[in-house]
Amino acid sequence: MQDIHNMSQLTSADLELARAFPEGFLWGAATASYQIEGGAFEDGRGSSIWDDFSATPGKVFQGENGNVAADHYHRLAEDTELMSSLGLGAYRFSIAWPRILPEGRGAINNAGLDFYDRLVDGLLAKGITPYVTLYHWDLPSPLQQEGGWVKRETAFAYADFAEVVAKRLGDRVTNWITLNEPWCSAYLGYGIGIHAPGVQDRQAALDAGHHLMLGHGLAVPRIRAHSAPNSQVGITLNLAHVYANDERPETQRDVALADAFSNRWFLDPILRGHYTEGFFEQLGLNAPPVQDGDLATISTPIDFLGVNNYTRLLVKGNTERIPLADQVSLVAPIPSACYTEMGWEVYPNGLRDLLLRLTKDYAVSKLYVTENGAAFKDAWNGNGHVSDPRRVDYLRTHIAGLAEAIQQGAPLRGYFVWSLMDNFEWAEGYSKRFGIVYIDYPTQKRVVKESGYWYAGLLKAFNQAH
Ligand SMILES: CO[C@H](O)c1c[n+]2c([nH]1)[C@H](O)[C@@H](O)[C@H](O)[C@H]2CO
Repeated sequence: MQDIHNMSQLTSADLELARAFPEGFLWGAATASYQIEGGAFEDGRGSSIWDDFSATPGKVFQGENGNVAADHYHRLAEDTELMSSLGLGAYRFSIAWPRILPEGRGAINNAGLDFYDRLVDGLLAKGITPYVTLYHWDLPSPLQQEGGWVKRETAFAYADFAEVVAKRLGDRVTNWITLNEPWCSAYLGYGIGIHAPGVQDRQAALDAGHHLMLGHGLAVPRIRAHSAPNSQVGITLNLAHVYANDERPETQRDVALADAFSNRWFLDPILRGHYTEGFFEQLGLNAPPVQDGDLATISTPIDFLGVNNYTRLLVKGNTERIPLADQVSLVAPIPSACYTEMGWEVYPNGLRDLLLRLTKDYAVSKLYVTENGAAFKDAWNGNGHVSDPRRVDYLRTHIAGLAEAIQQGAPLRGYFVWSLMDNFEWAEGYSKRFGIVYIDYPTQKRVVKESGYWYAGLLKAFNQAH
């Protein structure tokens, strides 16, 4: 791969930005198993709820699925070489539970473990640190047939799965993320059903959220037991800073409701050992089936908090009535603002302010931004490169906010751009491209985008400064 650390992409301000980060800061990129691997029926992989959801008419854009995706399953060497050529210090990926335990529990599929062995060894050989997400939404179908995350037993099955993986990879993997975004798994998957498994039951979302957190707490000690002493274990949450559109009391009230629903639902149990006071009433729901000791398990100490953030929330208070926490009115698109292809406002200060809020309100010892990025309309003309200046600007402005957050005391240790490559964007299928590398799906050709060159240049400048 030709040298792509084309620093000519960078302005002098970019070079200054690279130098603003402390020595040891980690620069990476992130993906997830179902979104990039493909190989959906190979080497003993079982079915997941996303295979089932994708196969259900009307659930995914144009009926697309992850059967092939970016064919990463067959391109390990090519893709680890690509990561190395970009100069990544770390790579965040997830383990497909159905590759390891096709039935969700019980018989281990060693061919599945062998795949991740090869991936981890390939990364280490290139000096890239693996950050392993144990669950990024691809629950084995047999467990969903028993009720999935609304069933307490799934939490225990998850902890067993985590231990199987840690036993195989724990001698080489020292950075573990138990869950990716339990909020999305619970609310999008069980509450409003726009994600797998497609259940529309808000009480089920609360119950699923509780069992996801329980699985997290059960898994932490079992991961630690099979990993090197210097290992670190954390969890990744999707979080967003909530802003008030005005000073009205009803807006302040609704900001608190939105914060409870979007952030504190998971932050408080995991980091404070209790649910937010009044939260279930704010949703008009019953408490989930909490058993004695659950909150102690859920709040077992972790080494870092992973933060996924893409945009902000801007709230305008409802004057007629107190809304349910998940029905707070957000301000409609602002004519002067920029939006990504996902309809998310581009608001770089939102990431900075979120990190500072977490630092102020929660005793987190370390933070990583485990996902940040943007979908824009990327096109490739079959030769040359992919021009994506809006993504370059998105990354530049959000990374500048990280430097400010660090300067103001945030214990931020690393940043993973979402995503290394274009991939299966869940219900949006392949219609949304987040990669710093373009995937030409008909040929599976990888084409580094302008943003990939820019990011590689920033990482090179950072390394030269330290
Ligand atoms: C509100 O955005 C969420 O934090 C979020 C955004 N994203 C995510 N979570 C997921 O972790 C990824 O699998 C998605 O591909 C990615 C892009 O949509």
